[in-house]
Amino acid sequence: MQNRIAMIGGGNMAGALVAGLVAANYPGEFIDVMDRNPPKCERLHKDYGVNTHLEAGDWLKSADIVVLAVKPQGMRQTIESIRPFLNSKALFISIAAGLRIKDIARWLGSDNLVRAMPNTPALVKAGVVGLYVPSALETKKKLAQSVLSAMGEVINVKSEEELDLLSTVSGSGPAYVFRFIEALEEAAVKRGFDSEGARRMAILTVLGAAKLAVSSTDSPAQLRINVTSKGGTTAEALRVMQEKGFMEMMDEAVQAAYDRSQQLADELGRL
Ligand SMILES: NC(=O)C1=CN([C@@H]2O[C@H](COP(=O)(O)OP(=O)(O)OC[C@H]3O[C@@H](n4cnc5c(N)ncnc54)[C@H](O)[C@@H]3O)[C@@H](O)[C@H]2O)C=CC1
Ligand SMILES: O=C(O)[C@@H]1CCC=N1
Repeated sequence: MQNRIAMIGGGNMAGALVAGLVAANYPGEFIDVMDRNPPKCERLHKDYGVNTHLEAGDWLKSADIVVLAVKPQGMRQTIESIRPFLNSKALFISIAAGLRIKDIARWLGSDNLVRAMPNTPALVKAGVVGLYVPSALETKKKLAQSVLSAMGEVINVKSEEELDLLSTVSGSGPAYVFRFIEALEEAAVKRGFDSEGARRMAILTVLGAAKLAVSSTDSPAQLRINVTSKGGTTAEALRVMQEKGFMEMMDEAVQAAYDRSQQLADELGRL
C-alpha cells in the first residue's frame, strides 16, 4: 500500500519534492498539497496530478507523511491551523531552516518529527538534502530517506547542530554560486560581451567545473592548480582574489548564515 504524503505549503521546495516524486513514478493521487495561494494549487494539480487544498480539512487525516514546507516565520500559525486534522501516527518532516525539533514538536503535539534541509537544485533533482533523524525514530529513517531522495542526494547528519551547519553550506550554497555567476557575467559584460553571451559563458563555466570536480579523482585544489600556469593569466586573477580576501569572505559568509539560523530558531522557538 502506497503511503499518502501531504505537503503543507506548496512553494519552491514542496514543488521540487512533488516534481521529483512524480518523476520517480510516485502516483500524484497519493500526494496532497495545501497552499493558500490558488494559482499555485492549480498549477501543481495541472502539472503533476496531485490533490490540492487551500486549507486543512479531513483530507489531512489520511496522511502517513506530512512535509512541513512553509517559511519558518509562518510555521507556528500554520501548524495551529492543521493540528485538529492530523493523524497522530503520521511521520512529520520539517524542511524549515533553523526551527528546532523541540519547538515544532511542541506546536504539533507529536514527537514523530525529523528535520531535513534541501536546496533549490532539487528543482532539477540535483539537490543536496541533509537529514537529521532523532535516535528514537531510527526505524523511520528509511522512509524519510526514500521520500527525500526524490530531490537529490540525501546526507545523514548526527545532530540538529550539524544540520544547521550543513544548511549554511549546501542549503544557502546555491545563492553563493549564483552570486559568483552574476559577478563573472558582469565582469564579462564590462569588457564588451553582450549580456546573453556573457551569461552563458559564466553558467557553462561553473557547470563544467562542477562536472569536472565531481568526476575527477583530483581535489578541487589540484584542479585549480591544473588551470593555473606558472606566471600565466589565471595566477594573476587568483592573486587578486587572495589579496581581496576571498577565502576569509566565504568563511565569514558561512558563519553569518549559521548565526542567523540560531537567531531565527531562538526567536521563533520562544513563540
Ligand atoms: N528556498 C530554499 O533554498 C530553501 C528553503 N528551505 C525551507 O523550505 C521552506 C519553504 O521554503 P520555500 O519553498 O522556498 O518557500 P515558498 O514561499 O516558496 O513556499 C511556502 C508556501 O507556503 C504557503 N503558505 C504559507 N503559509 C501557509 C498557510 N498557513 N496555509 C497554506 N499555505 C501557506 C505559501 O503560499 C507558499 O506558497 C522554508 O521553511 C525554508 O526555510 C529549505 C531549504 C532551502
Ligand atoms: O535562506 C534561507 O533561510 C533558506 C535556508 C537555506 C536556503 N534558504
